[in-house]
Amino acid sequence: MSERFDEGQLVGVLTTEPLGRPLDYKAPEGGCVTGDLVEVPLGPRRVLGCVWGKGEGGFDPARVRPVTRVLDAAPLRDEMRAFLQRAADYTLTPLPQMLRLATRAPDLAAGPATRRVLRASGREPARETEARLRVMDALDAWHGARVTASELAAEAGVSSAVIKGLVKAGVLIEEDAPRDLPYPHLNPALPHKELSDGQAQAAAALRASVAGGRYGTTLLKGVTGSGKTEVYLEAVAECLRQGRQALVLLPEIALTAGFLDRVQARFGARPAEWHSGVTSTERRRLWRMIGTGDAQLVVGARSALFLPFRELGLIVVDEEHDTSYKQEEGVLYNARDMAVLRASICGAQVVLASATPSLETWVNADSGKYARLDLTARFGAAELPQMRAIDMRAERLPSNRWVSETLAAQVQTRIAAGEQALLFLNRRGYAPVTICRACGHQVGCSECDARMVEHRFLKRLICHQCGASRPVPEACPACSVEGRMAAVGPGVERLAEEVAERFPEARVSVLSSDLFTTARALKEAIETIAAGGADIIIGTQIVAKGHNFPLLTLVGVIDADLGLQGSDLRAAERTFQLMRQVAGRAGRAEKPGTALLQTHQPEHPVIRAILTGNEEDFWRAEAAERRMAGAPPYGRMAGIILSHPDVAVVFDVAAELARRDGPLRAIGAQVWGPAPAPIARVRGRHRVRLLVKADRTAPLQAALAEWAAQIKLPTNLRLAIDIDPQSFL
Ligand SMILES: Nc1ncnc2c1ncn2[C@@H]1O[C@H](COP(=O)(O)OP(=O)(O)OP(=O)(O)O)[C@@H](O)[C@H]1O
Ligand SMILES: [Zn+2]
Repeated sequence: MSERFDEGQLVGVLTTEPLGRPLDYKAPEGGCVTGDLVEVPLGPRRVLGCVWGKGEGGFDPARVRPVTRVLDAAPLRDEMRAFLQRAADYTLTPLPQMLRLATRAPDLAAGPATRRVLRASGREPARETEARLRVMDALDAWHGARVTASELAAEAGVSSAVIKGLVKAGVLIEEDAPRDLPYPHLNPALPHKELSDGQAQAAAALRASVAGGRYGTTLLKGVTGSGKTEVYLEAVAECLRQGRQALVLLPEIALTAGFLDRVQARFGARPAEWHSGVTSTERRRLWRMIGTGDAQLVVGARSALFLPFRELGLIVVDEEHDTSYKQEEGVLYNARDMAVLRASICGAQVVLASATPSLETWVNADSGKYARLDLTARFGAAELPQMRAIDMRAERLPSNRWVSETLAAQVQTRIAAGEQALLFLNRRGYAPVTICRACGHQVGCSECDARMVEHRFLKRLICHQCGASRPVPEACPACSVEGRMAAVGPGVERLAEEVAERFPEARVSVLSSDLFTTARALKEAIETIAAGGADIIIGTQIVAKGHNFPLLTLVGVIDADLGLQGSDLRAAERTFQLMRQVAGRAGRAEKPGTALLQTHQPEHPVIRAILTGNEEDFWRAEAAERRMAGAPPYGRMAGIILSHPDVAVVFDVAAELARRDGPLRAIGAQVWGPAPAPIARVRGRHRVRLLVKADRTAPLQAALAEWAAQIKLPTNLRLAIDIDPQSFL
């Protein structure tokens, strides 16, 4: 309950400093209420905090300091504070760290009501240098959003002199603008696209759920290209009609551009955006407008879940199966699960959209915990691609070639017809291994237990764990013999080389996250491809996610077996999702598409499931296996990773933890390990894993907390607890 505190009354203020619990302060002049964001003195500093409730008392009142001031921002609401508390408990994260996630906007305490911003005057630069063109491009990309000179310079990668020059030349106009303007109004009454019958039914069901005004989660399962976006936009429309706010989470920034256009077409204006590609001015504006209700719809990355919405009515998690929803550093949380938690606290609806849902979600829908809506056909005339295996045991490939004759012939046919082909290989760089032909040495990272990957565009070897890089050596680092270093295995860059040789006339575009320094560059590459600017696209998993390439009619998977190796609990599920998603890029417009999977084991059950498309059978079988093994979602797991520069220290601590498993045994949980992590050393730190398994209903978090608290950790030993781990590296 929101409570008022008059000047001088004791309040408990939670700060973002690592202190654990709220500290006592006196309410400032004018008083304050629970949820108020405040500035408080802490030692010699002033820090950001949030009024969490009554003070604890028990201190000498004369020594309790007053709150410095209440910030001019909407207080964090009860449901938001409850969400932070529950999320902290669930992920075993200290509450201050959660508050930091929720206040991650610059300058919250700051002030001037206006600031100097720039806009284009419409006049073209008289002298067009490359730097000036970059500035104009950057301005265009923001669609008229206001930017400061320093933001513009940083985004365009130019010096402030270039900006000043453009102001002087009258190309840019400087003006004072109020900070934090509300966002343009989105109008749900504008007409929507004409929906197919299936879409209309699903949209009606979602509208009814949103209109109900209570919590509920729905799996919107629609085959690739079925038009899930148009359907959930109708849920957004209903939410806006109710005067509540909506949040749409996307797994990849490169997808936002297309989505923003669709929002504009549907509601007449663009929504607010929240992700790493947004300027800090915009972040601050968005954070504040969310709190006052002046932003109706936010499109964002997973961290948008921690924005202080005033009246959240709907959360859409698009491509809900995507692994990027799991934050793997800092606070370890799964945005899909936290979305459900948040919605259940504030009485909002959740829509989980995917063509290939996660097994967890599928099971929740199967058991009736979530509602489920299905779109079984592609929109309009488009048909689902045909899928076939290419049996690599029957293909003759010279060494250092990866495109079979069968696949190459198909590619040839497509480009001759003016269509596009996509070759998918989930490996960045040129070659995964560099080996010395004289002594057999494989070049590894000096700080990590990982091979270095050759990146030929950059002319360097790079460690994918820590990012360390060095030139490709002439002589072997082990035996010093010169000229015998050789690349082994394919990465997308090497595949591009092969393709360029085989199809010298074709325009080839390589899409791999490391080849693009900015989100905008990637976005542009994607738009160019969609417009027909390439014949052959070579890509890693970033091409699998939700893109629309109308001319694309052939998808060739270079190595469908790649993800099936290894013992990961989710290997089958992940391979199934990835293959079906990447295949789903083909034939999305009038011309039908085909997906060809190069595999050495065409009779493998997962490969067969991918090809036959019997999705329900696949999930049912997968679910049965997990149930037998007591694995998630039928059992619960927590991964514990300990790391330290000294291998003996980290093993000792891990062994002691494993021995003192009383608190875990008390809830019927088991500890497995310690064992070296699959990547046993990263950045010079040795890594050891423990795995805890428990029944679905066991109070796992409390037991884990008690268990870990038994041991005093040596300095510099890091212990991370990952509830519901997704990756086992
Ligand atoms: N009702 C409609 N009217 C006109 N065009 C539509 C309609 N529904 C979908 N489309 C078009 O069909 C294509 C596929 O739609 P959308 O991107 O929403 O599919 P999806 O289900 O999200 O697919 P994926 O899972 O592969 O990302 C888009 O180009 C979209 O504009
Ligand atoms: Zn490294």
